[in-house]
Amino acid sequence: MVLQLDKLNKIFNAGTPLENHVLHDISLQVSPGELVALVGASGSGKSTLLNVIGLLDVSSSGELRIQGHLTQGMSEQQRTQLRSESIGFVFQFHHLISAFSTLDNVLMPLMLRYGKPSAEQTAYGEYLLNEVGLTDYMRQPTNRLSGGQQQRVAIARALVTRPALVLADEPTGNLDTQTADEVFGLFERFNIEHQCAIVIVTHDTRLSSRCPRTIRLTDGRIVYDGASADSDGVNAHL
Ligand SMILES: Nc1ncnc2c1ncn2[C@@H]1O[C@H](COP(=O)(O)OP(=O)(O)OP(=O)(O)O)[C@@H](O)[C@H]1O
Repeated sequence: MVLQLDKLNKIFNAGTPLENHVLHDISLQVSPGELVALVGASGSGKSTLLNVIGLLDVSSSGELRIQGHLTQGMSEQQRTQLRSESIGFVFQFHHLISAFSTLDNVLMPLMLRYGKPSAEQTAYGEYLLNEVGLTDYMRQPTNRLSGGQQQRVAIARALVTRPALVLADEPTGNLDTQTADEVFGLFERFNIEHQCAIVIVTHDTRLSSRCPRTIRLTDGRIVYDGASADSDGVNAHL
């Protein structure tokens, strides 16, 4: 199992007048190679859940295992190591470093972990940029790229460490429909070719229905976990 959550809760500002119980007894499992859409109304807790799963935030109670490793009780250093070994992130705003070349942005997670990337690692970064159709832009700074191209760089960057799990928070949120389709197609392709599990937060029902599995949150609770819409797009939960 790549991901196992058991009765996970998240309470912001616990014990204060601003207490906000955002995630309620979340239990779920994700197997290697699954493509899962995480959906729900604004404020339902999707980003909070993704941040906890991605070890960017801590839960208040319950258990979270990543590739079998129980994360509760880990030191910050252990969490950072597990995160950099196992998880790739793609956000709506891609957080690229505009002064760096496209290739150096892709190699950044490796540089942060190992220092100067090896020839093999650099070749893999180049391969990924080729896969997302950006071979010609490898040596150019990323601020010359369009929004869709920058999101492709972010996808290549998320995959460069060969993570078992990719977490994507509204990765197509700021893209036009056609570009969003293309970027989503890359997730589908990498999911099949690299067998990485992907959890993708999206408001776009066209895209969530292309994921085999949908998890829906309402007010911080899982209210649906199962097959996404059928080919007719007819499904009660959507
Ligand atoms: N750092 C924080 N401190 C206190 N409350 C927070 C914090 N972060 C999020 N929340 C609250 O948690 C709830 C869920 O927010 P979250 O961003 O996870 O929802 P979401 O489903 O991702 O929404 P959206 O689709 O709009 O991004 C909201 O009530 C929000 O105000």
